[in-house]
Amino acid sequence: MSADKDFTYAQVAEHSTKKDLYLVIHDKVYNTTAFVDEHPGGEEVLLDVGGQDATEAFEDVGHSDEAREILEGLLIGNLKRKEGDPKPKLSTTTSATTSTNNAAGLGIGLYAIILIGAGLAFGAYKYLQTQEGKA
Ligand code: HEM
Repeated sequence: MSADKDFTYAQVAEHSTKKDLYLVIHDKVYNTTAFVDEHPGGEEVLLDVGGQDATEAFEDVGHSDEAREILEGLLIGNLKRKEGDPKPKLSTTTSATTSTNNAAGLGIGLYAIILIGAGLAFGAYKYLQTQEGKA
């Protein structure tokens, strides 16, 4: 079986039944039709992600090296991503971006508080100076 064929996401999506099941994991295309009955995690989970990007589902389980070897044997080609296709799914990247954004937001908030505090302190200092002049 040749493993250097290119598939578009739409082509992979056509193979989503138990009798004809392709999966995308890390932008590689796997034909899992023969394996679906043997999967220790059950056929249901494979059918759920049939014809789709299963990278996140596969990695979340923390599959063994043996599982990755089986995967190599099912390889049929590479995914050719086109404009508008779903992005590669990896939970770690998304959560990292979110926390960076939060940190940046907090940074600006803190900066504003420091500026306002400095302004108030300066105002109080000036006010006290004028009071001293009067005395
Ligand atoms: C073609 C892709 C896949 C292959 C070759 C594969 C292979 C395996 C193998 C060999 C095991 C036994 C434990 C291990 O060696 O890690 C396993 C367990 C498991 N797999 Fe997969 N798997 C695939 C895709 C998936 C996907 C997409 C899911 C989605 C959630 C999934 C869910 C599970 C679960 C939950 C178990 C644990 C079963 C248990 O311990 O009772 N697998 N898989």
